[in-house]
Amino acid sequence: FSQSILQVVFPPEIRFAILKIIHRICNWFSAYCYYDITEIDGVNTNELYNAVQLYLSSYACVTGNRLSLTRGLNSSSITFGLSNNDSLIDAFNGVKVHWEHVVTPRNSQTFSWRPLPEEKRGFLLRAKKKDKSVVLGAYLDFVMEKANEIRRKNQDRLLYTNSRGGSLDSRGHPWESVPFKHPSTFETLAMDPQKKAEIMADLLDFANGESFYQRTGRAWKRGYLLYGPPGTGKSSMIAAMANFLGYDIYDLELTEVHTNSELRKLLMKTSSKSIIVIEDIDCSINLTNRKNNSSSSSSYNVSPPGSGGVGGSNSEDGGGNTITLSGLLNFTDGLWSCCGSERIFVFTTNHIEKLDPALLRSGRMDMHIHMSYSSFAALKILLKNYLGYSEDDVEKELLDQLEQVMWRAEMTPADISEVLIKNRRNKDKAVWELLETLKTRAERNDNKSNNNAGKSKKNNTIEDEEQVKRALLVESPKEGGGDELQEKCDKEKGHEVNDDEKANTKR
Ligand SMILES: Nc1ncnc2c1ncn2[C@@H]1O[C@H](COP(=O)(O)OP(=O)(O)OP(=O)(O)O)[C@@H](O)[C@H]1O
Ligand SMILES: [Mg+2]
Repeated sequence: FSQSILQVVFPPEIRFAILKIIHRICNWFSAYCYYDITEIDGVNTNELYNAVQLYLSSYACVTGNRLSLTRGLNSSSITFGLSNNDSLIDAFNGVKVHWEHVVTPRNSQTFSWRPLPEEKRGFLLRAKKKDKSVVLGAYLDFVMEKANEIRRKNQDRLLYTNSRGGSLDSRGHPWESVPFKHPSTFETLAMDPQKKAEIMADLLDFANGESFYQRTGRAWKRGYLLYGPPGTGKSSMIAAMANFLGYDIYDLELTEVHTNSELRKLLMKTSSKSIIVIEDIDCSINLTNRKNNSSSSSSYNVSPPGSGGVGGSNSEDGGGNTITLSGLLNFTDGLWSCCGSERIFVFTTNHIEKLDPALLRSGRMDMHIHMSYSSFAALKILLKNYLGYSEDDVEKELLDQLEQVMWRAEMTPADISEVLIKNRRNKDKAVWELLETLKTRAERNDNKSNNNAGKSKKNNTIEDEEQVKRALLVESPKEGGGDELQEKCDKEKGHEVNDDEKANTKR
């Protein structure tokens, strides 16, 4: 009201001066201090504004009766916010603050290099003068931290891949991303509950361990090696880790990386709070000893012959078209690995025995996790997930039989879930069929081990021969050795490599 009277009576300059004096006098006697957090600060977007909006959303959804709703890009959930000119009170460590969302029309004469929104938005924070230091320090830090947490929870994780083979996109990024919506969580993951709890605790310690890593002078990163037969949940575990911590995933396809320096560039373009994954590491790179890598024979040549690259050269960088174990180790462990923070490296393999000890030494892959054939405890989780059965829903006798036959059957969680999915409409049948399948498998395994015992001597010699062959293969990889390696690996995983695929790999 006073402003409108002033507008009528005085010219703008005097009006402005009078208002300023009135404000000063009011402020002098007021017990409160006020802070404006505007949406746009000069030409930049004010991060604090967005953070406050998100932070208040966690309160507004409970207390407010008029809310604004937003759904961000890449997000599958809705956030609530204070509507225009609404207010609420927040408390922090015994300090009360008052938030108001102030929206006013923008002066159309304002000049700007970029289009500005028609409305001027901002939050007005009011607090007692005596609480000024708490509000400006700890409280605003708390708001920022909470906002980041909410942002991570709301935003779908991204899955990045380097499948373009080193080429950059229009913004100079070597990674392509898609929203990551894998539903696997630690709850749905069938494995020994104790081991699961250990892994979850380890992940939490890592995520909350900034000060620990700082204090001990270690780079804030952690390595997990997941090993075990196909179908035991290694990939599902990675998805569960990402969902648990709210991290993005960088799925690194090593066969698409041609040089160590390219690998380094890829690493530099990863963000913090992410999981960098190399699946089937024994298949993607010839993991011979680092010492051997210095000789021209042992690095894994991923360049197709005649591609114009320095095929067969093993020089680490400098145009060399190879990627070596030492390059990979530098990637995970060297100085370059800390050009960012809070990152987890996960390698998976079906054959841990094929990996170089350099990769396994402690401090490099901090935790080795064996994903084994399904145990009885894991089976119970699968029964609960797929059939909704708890222990009490299955006859005691049936459960005992399942428990007895479980280990001998060596069935992976993937195999078991197949049987359960197939019969999920008839739950009792599902359990019986599962028992039958387990028994058949157990018998087959028993027979196999009996036969093997008889032939053990003969097998030993065959194994020796195989080892010699493998050693020879490792010592003298030929051009295109990568293809052979991939083929071998694919065969082991039970999938035939057809000619198209071969052609693609060569391309
Ligand atoms: N431990 C598990 N808990 C729950 N489901 C599982 C588990 N292991 C496997 N599965 C199921 O089997 C399927 C295959 O599992 P996954 O891809 O995680 O296996 P993997 O160990 O990564 O196999 P590979 O070595 O072939 O990559 C998944 O879709 C999942 O539904
Ligand atoms: Mg997998």
